[in-house]
Amino acid sequence: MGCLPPRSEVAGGALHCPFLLEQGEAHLAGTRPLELVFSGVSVSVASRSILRDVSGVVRPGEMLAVMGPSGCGKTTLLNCLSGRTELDSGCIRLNRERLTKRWKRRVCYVLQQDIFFPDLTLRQTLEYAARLRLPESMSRRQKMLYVDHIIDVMDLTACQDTRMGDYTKRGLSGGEKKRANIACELLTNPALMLLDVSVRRYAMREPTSGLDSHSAYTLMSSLKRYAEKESKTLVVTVHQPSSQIFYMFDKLLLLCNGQTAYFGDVNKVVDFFNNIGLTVTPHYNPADFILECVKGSEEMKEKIINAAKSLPTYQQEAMNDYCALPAQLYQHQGCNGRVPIVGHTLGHAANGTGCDFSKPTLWSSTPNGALNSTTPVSLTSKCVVSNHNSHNLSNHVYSTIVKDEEGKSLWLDSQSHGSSSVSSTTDDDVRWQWPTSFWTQFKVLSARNFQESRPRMLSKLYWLQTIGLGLMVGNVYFQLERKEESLHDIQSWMFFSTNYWMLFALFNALSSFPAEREVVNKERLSGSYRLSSYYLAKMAGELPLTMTLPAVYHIISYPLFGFRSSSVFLTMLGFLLLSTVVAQSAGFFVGAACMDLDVAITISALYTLATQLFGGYLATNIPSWLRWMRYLSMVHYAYQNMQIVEFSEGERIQCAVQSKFEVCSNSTHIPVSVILEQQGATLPLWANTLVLLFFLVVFRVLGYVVLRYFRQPK
Ligand SMILES: Nc1ncnc2c1ncn2[C@@H]1O[C@H](COP(=O)(O)OP(=O)(O)OP(=O)(O)O)[C@@H](O)[C@H]1O
Repeated sequence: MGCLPPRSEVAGGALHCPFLLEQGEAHLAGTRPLELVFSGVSVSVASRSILRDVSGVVRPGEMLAVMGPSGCGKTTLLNCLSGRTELDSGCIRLNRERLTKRWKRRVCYVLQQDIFFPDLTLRQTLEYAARLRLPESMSRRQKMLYVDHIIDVMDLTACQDTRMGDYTKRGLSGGEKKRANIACELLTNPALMLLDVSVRRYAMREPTSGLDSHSAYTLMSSLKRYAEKESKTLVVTVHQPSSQIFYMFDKLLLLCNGQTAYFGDVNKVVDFFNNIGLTVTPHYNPADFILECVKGSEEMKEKIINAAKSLPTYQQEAMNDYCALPAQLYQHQGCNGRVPIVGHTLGHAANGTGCDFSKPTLWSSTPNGALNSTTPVSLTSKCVVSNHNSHNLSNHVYSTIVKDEEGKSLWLDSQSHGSSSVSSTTDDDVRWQWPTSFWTQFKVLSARNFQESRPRMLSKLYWLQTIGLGLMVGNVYFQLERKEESLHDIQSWMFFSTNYWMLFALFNALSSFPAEREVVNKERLSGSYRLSSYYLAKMAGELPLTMTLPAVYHIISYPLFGFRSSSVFLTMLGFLLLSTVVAQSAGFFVGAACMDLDVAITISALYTLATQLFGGYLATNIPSWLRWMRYLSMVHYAYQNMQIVEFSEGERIQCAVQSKFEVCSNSTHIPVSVILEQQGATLPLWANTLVLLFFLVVFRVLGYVVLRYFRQPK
C-alpha cells in the first residue's frame, strides 16, 4: 500500500487509500522495501577530510536521524547516500546491491534548498510532477486524486493555489515550501527517502522559521507512520529537534567533525553519554545536551568519538563484511517449486530458508515500468534466493530473485502487508528508467513550459515595452518615401527591428536558463524524464511566447513605416520571427554551456556586437581580411532577407539628383541587387534562409549536446 494517511487519520493511525487500491493501482502498492547499509564512508574535498569512516544501517520502517553541529558533514553524507558524491572509500548497499544508476533514480532526495518554478502554483507543481512521475497505467483522474491526497497529508490545502515564489516574488512561506518539497517526492512512493530538511525548523523553539510546533509534530508523525506502515526507509538530517520529535526517530547517527560520535538506538543515546561520564541534566532536552557535547572541547569530542567506536550497534566489522561480500545469489534447494517469501513482514525476519509455502499475489511489470496485477507470471520449480544469513546484520531480507520459465530474472517484493510484486530485471534499467513515455513527457513538459514561461515572457512590462517601441519606431520612420534620400532610414528600420528582436530573444533565453537549470537538474537526477523530451518541449512550449511580442511589434510598426502589400507584410513578419528564434537558440546554447551568468553575458555581448558590426548595415567597408566574419553573423542573413523582400515588391527606390550609385547615371531607379551589393551581400533569399535554419539547428543541437554530455546534473 502506498498511501499516506489523510491528516485526520494520522492520530488514529489508519493508513489506507481505498480509491487507488480499488482501482488495483499497483504502482502505489508495489515498491519494494529497502535496507540501506553504508560502511566506512570517507569523503574529502581538496585534501580536506569531510567524512571519515562513517557507518550505519537503516532498515525498512525505520527513521534515522543524522545529527550534528553545522558543517559536520550531514549534507555530504546524504549526498553520498543518494549517489551524488563519490566516496574516497567505503561502500553503500541497498538490499545488498551497489548504488547503481537504477537505484539512484528510485531513491528520493529532498534537498535542503527548495527548488521550484516560481510562477507555478503549488497545485500546478504537484499536478505536473504527478503527470510526469506516476506511471501511465494510472488515469489522469487517479493521479489528480493522489495529488489531492498528498496535499491533504502534508497540510497544504490552504495554500495549494498560491504560487511557489522566489526571492523576487512572494509566494509560499519557507515552511510551506519545505512541505511542498517533501510532497513532490512522496508522489512517487519511494522506498528510501533522504531528507535534508534540517528538522530544527520544526522545533518548538523556532516557530517563526518554518512550521509551528503542532504542524511540525504532525509532519514528523506522518513521516514516522509512513515509514512504519509502508516499510519505508527514512534518513533525515536534524539540527536541534524538540525532545518530542527527537524520540520519534528509531536510530541516531551523531556526527562530529565528519566522524561518528554515536550510532544506534535513539533511546540508548543518553545511556551512552552517561557511561562516558557525560550525564544529561534532568528535564533537559537530550538532543540539546548531545549537541552541546559534540560542540565542546577537542578533548571531549575525541572522548565521544573513541567511545562510539566500541559501541555494540556500530558493528564496523560486520558492515565491512557486508560490503565485501559479492551480492551473489545462491541456489536454494528447499523450495520445491513454491514461491519463496523472505522477510515477509517487517519484524518477521527471514526464516533462513527464505521460503514460505503460501503463494503470494504476483505482479509483473508492464513496458512502462508499472506493475500489473493481471498478467500472470509463471515460475519454474527452481527458486533462487539471496543468502543473507552469513552474518547478523542481514537477517532481514526484503526481496527475492526468482526465475521464470525462460530463465528471466524476476524479483519478488515482500510488503509489510503481505502483498508482493515481481518485475523483470533483465532490462531493468530500461524499463524502470522512465515512468512515462516520451510522448507523455513531451506533452506535459510543453504544457508546463508554456504555463511557467508565460508570465515571464509576456509580462505586462514587456507588453508595454513592445507596444511603446512599435509606436515610437513606426513614427520615427513614418511613411518613408521610396527614394535614395530615404534609403538609409528604410534600411535603418529593418536593421533596428531585426537586431532588436534578436538581442531580446537571445538575452531572455540566456537569463532565464540558470534558474530553470536548477529545477531541471533536480528532476533529471530523480529520473523524472528524458533530457530529449525536456529539450524538445522547451522549444515547443516557448515557441508561441517567443513569437508573440515581435509579431505585435511588427503589426504596429510596419503599417506606420509604410505598408506595401499583405505578402510583403507577412513575409517580413516570417523572417523577423525566424531570426528571433535563431537568436533564442544561440541564447539557449550559451546559457547551457556557461555555468556563470556573468561569463555567459560577456560572451553573448561580444558575439552580438560582432554580429551587428558585420551585419552589413553599420560597417560597409570592412577590411578584406576580416570580411569572412560576416558569414558568422546571424544578423547579416536576417537583414539581407528583409531588404530583399522589402525592395523587391512595389515601387523601386528612386535615384537622387546627385546620386552616389553609378547605376543612376543611366537609370532613374536603383535595382535591389545594387543596394545589396553595396553592403557586400551576394546570397539569394533562399540561401540566406537556409543559413539561418542551419544556425537554428546547430545551436539547438549544441545546446542539447552540452546538457547531455557536459552539464550532467550531479
Ligand atoms: N565542495 C566543497 N568544497 C569544499 N568544502 C566543502 C564542500 N562541500 C562541503 N564542504 C565542507 O564540508 C563540511 C561539511 O559540509 P556539509 O554541508 O555536509 O555540512 P552540514 O553538516 O550539512 O552543515 P549544515 O548543518 O550547516 O547544513 C563543511 O565544512 C563544508 O564547508
